[in-house]
Amino acid sequence: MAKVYYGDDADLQYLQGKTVAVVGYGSQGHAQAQNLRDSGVRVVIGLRRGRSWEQAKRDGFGVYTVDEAVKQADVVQLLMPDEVQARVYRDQVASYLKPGSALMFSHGFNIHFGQINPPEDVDVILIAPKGPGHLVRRVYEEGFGVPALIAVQQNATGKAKELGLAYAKGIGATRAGVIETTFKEETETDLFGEQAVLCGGVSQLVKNGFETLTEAGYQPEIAYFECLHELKLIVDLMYEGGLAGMRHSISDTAEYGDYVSGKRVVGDASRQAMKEVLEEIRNGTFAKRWIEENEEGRGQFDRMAQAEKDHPIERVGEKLRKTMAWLNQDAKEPAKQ
Ligand SMILES: NC(=O)C1=CN([C@@H]2O[C@H](COP(=O)(O)OP(=O)(O)OC[C@H]3O[C@@H](n4cnc5c(N)ncnc54)[C@H](OP(=O)(O)O)[C@@H]3O)[C@@H](O)[C@H]2O)C=CC1
Ligand SMILES: CC[C@](O)(C(C)=O)C(=O)O
Ligand SMILES: [Mg+2]
Ligand SMILES: [Mg+2]
Repeated sequence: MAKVYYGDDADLQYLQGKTVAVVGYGSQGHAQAQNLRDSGVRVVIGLRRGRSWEQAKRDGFGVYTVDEAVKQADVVQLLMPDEVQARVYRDQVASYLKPGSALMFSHGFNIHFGQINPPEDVDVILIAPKGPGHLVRRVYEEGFGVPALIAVQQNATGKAKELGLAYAKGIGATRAGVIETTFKEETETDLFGEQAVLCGGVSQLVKNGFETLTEAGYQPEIAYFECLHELKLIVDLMYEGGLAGMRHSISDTAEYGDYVSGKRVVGDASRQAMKEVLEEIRNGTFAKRWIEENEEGRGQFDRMAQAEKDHPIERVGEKLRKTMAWLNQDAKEPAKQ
């Protein structure tokens, strides 16, 4: 049974009198920094000059170059994109880490795949929220938290887990539950989840459904609602009550179709592909490819991103979402009562 920590297991005292440098102010960076500050923790932001620098200043933080932020920190949380962390660590973090301080991550990629090798005299801790950064902030403001994982790779001070739990409490995660894991387990499961199910799998399922309907002559707007828009409503039911909760709300006709057709669409071939994807994550093939793609200038990444942006589902979606008053304050046609 997984070990899960809640608020009573964590003590913010372990961060008392300490300075946390959050390096990067994007999706996770802005959320974790603001949550920590609201929890009474002293936070500074490490960045390069640019868009995020200005935003972090507008949000009232002390903003410094990465090396200047690290110099004053007892805890350094690296929240830049995974693919830039190793270079920034080497050039602007490694020489300035204090002995007895903590180096933290929200994803284990660079430690697990050997891209960052911290000195032995620092704690190395993972607090990985299981949700997008903007929700880490929104849910905290609503008085709840996004669940997270905790792992300790190095326990130089003997208090690494206590410090990690204090950090998790500071970002609101102990309100939801913090599960103990390892850098290896977090890295491999997170990469698998986002590639096979949450992002890669779902996007492909949505596009294939949309293309099947539109190629058969159905209106793109109806295909959009059926294959993308309604997905959120169905996933909300799964989130609240599992698969059975979702099936309780849908019609018996939909439930029968679910049982007989789901396995045909996502069947043995898909399960075999999932096993291959997992194996390539575990044996380092995916990580090697992603690191090389960045070293070679991200040409393939950019081409794939552009092709996805140009997909007809995005064009019809953009038009439809402009009419959705609940998404868009400027919608011309507010929802009718
Ligand atoms: N996105 C998410 O919700 C989740 C992310 N994670 C993990 O959290 C970490 C951060 O991910 P995420 O929040 O998506 O990252 P983002 O892509 O949102 O981070 C971008 C931030 O990093 C800054 N940055 C980029 N390059 C540099 C640089 N060379 N020097 C200094 N700052 C730089 C950017 O500044 P600028 O404006 O100047 O470009 C920006 O503030 C990753 O390890 C990721 O795997 C874990 C769970 C969920
Ligand atoms: C699902 C994508 C994710 O793993 C996340 C939000 O948890 C990420 O890397 O962004
Ligand atoms: Mg994730
Ligand atoms: Mg991830």
